[in-house]
Amino acid sequence: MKNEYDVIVIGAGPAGSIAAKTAAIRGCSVLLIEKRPEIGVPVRCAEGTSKTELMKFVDIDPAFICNELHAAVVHAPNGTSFSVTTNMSGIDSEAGIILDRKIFDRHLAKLAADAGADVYTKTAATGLIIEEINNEEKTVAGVVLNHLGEEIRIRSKIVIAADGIESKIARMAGIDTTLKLNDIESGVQFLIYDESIRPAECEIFLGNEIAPGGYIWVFPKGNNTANVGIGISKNRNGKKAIDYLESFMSEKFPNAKILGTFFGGVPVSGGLEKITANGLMLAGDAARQTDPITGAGIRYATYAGEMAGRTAAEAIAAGDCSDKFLKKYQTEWDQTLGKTIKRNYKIKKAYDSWTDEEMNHIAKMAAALPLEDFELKEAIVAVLKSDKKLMWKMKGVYYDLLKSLI
Ligand SMILES: Cc1cc2nc3c(=O)[nH]c(=O)nc-3n(C[C@H](O)[C@H](O)[C@H](O)COP(=O)(O)OP(=O)(O)OC[C@H]3O[C@@H](n4cnc5c(N)ncnc54)[C@H](O)[C@@H]3O)c2cc1C
Repeated sequence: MKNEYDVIVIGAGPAGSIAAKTAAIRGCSVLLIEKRPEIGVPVRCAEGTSKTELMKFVDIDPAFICNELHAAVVHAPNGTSFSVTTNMSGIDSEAGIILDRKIFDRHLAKLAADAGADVYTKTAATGLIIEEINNEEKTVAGVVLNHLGEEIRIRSKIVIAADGIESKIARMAGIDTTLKLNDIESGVQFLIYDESIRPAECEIFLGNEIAPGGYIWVFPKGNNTANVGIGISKNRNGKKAIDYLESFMSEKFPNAKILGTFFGGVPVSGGLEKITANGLMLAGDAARQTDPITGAGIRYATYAGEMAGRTAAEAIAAGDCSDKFLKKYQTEWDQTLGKTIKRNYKIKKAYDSWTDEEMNHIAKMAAALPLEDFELKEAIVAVLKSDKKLMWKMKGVYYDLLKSLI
C-alpha cells in the first residue's frame, strides 16, 4: 500500500467497486478498502436487480447470475394478485435477475483491480484526515486505516465513502446522515430450500398484517432455493421483522429447509440533501441512494459509483477537489436518479398509510388492466384514476406522474 493516492474508496460493495474502477480507468491512483475479511460476504441482500441496467456498467457473466425471471407477481392482503412482466416498458425491473452477490461483488472489485486500483480487505477506515484550507474551511485529505490490526494514515486528494448503511465516514466530515426510524427498513431474510418455489417469478406479498410499511419477497434462485425476506418500516404490536417472516414461512413454506438467515437494514429516506464536501463524496447506501418503495439499492449504487468515480477523475484532472467542483456529482445525481428516489419517497409515504382494503382495491384495478400495454407511469396513473378517494390521497404523486407524461 502506498502512503498517498489520488482517490481512496471506502467499502467494496457495488458503489465502491464501480467508483474505484471508474476513477482508476481514467488514470487516477486508487485505493479500494474493505473492512470485512472477504468481499461479498455475508450477503445482506435479496440479490434481485435489472439486467438491462446492470449491462450499462458491467459485462454480464453467467457466473454471477443465479436466475432470470419473467414476471413479478404482487399479492394483495385478500389474495388478489396481478403480474408485472419484467419487460414492461418503463419498469426498473428491480428483480429481472437474481444475482449471486458473493460472486458479483468480488467480480466488481476484480474489475477495479484490473483497472489499476489497489484493493485490500480486512482494512477498515477508522477516521478521516481533515486539514484546514484557511481559517474558515477544512478539507478531507486522507483516511486513517486499521489494516490487519495496524493503524496507518494514507493521504488522498479525494475520499469516496461507499461504506453502506452503517456509514460513519460522512458524519466524521460533518454531513448529517441520520435516518428517522420510519426511514429505515429493517430486513431479515432466509435462504430457503423448498420444492414448491416457482422458479420463473418473483413474488411480492403486501399487507399491514404481514409486513407493515413494507413487503415480503420470494426471489427464486434456482434449484428449488429462494431468498425469502421481509422489509418493514413501521413497527406494529411490538413485533419484529423476524416474527412477521416466521409467521409467513409457517403459512407458505411450512416444510422449507433454512439454509441461511441474514439481517440488515435499508435506508428508505429518499436521499440526502448533501452528498459532497471538500475532498469527499458519498455513494450508494452511505448516501441513502436506494429506492424507498422497493428498498432496492444495487442499481442506484452502480450509477452513483460511476458518477462519483468519474467526477473524482475530472476533479483531479482539473486540480480542484473542492466541494464546489465535486457538487457536479450531486447535481448530476439530483437531476437523474435522485429525482426518481424523491418521487418514490412520496409514494412510499402514501403507501405507509394505505389500508388493506385500499391495497386490495389497487390490486383488483391493476389485475384488470392490460399491464403489458402500459408504460409503468401510465399504469400507476390509470390505477389511481380509477378511484377518486385514492387519487386524492395520492394527489402529489398523481400530478407529478401526470406532468412527467405530458
Ligand atoms: C435484506 C436486504 C435485502 C435487499 N435486497 C435487495 C435487492 O433484492 N435488490 C437490490 O437492488 N438491493 C437490495 N438491498 C439493498 C442493497 O443490498 C444495497 O442497497 C446495496 O448493497 C448498496 O451497495 P453499497 O455499495 O452502497 O453498500 P454495501 O453493499 O453495503 O457495501 C458497503 C461496504 O462497505 C464496507 N464498509 C463499511 N464500513 C467500512 C469501513 N469503515 N471501512 C471499510 N469498509 C467499510 C462494508 O463492509 C460493505 O462491504 C437489500 C438490502 C437488504 C438489507
